[in-house]
Amino acid sequence: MTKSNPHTILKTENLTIGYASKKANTIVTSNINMALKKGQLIGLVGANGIGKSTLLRTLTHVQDKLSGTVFLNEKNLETYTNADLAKTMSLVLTEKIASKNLSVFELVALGRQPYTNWVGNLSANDLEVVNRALNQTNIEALKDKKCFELSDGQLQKVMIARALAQDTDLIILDEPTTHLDMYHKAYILKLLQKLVKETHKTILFSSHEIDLAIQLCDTMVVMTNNTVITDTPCNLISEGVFETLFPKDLIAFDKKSGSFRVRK
Ligand SMILES: Nc1ncnc2c1ncn2[C@@H]1O[C@H](COP(=O)(O)OP(=O)(O)OP(=O)(O)O)[C@@H](O)[C@H]1O
Repeated sequence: MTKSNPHTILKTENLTIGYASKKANTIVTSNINMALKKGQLIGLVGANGIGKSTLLRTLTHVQDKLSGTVFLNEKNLETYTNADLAKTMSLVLTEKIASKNLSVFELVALGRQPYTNWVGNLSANDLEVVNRALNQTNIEALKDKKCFELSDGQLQKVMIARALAQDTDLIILDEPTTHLDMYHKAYILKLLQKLVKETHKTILFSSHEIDLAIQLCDTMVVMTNNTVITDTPCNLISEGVFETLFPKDLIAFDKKSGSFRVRK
């Protein structure tokens, strides 16, 4: 067992992720050992179907692990009550927003659920936190709009604001840049970087925007076939890790620019 470290927010020990069934378990990745530092922007990357969503769902206890242990703030994830977990970690899944009939303000205010009384009344402090989250994500002007009236980029900001209103040490986002144009992909990831600097929270997101993640993240988690490697973008580039992500016939990683180029 590795030593505990107060600067680590999320740690896994011999974690095996996948899908259990009566016949046989489907292992997606086994023996994941990683330790993510507090106060960083962390990007999770890897090819389609490699297991990023499965890993994020397992780290957030939405899905059961097959074996191993996850520690959140040095405490075994399985010992958290739902209420304590909701005050420590928030999860942003943009694809599944069931409540698009709510106004932007109402959706962001849902982030206060772990703290409000059973009728959901917002205290003065709750209101302050919600308004701060609207301000930090630059969506104050949208607060009375219904969520179904929003563009994908605006909706993504609303979901990030909701997670901020939940006021957790760790925010986890599964593919926050999906459906966005190049400008808005950069906008959302820059916003996450700004929030890490301003709030000192830890933000872990999965993305296919490897080039942007290399430019903006403090740490990256790279999933390849059967391994998960965690390091700074700079070290990952010099160790040649990005070259191992995809088949080599179509695209090649260019170390100088830190981006993939189509082969001529
Ligand atoms: N409910 C499920 N039951 C069984 N296998 C599943 C289930 N959901 C996903 N898988 C499998 O788990 C593997 C990892 O899928 P996952 O969605 O985690 O990958 P991903 O890296 O997030 O992919 P993408 O980038 O395409 O979203 C895939 O082989 C997928 O087919």
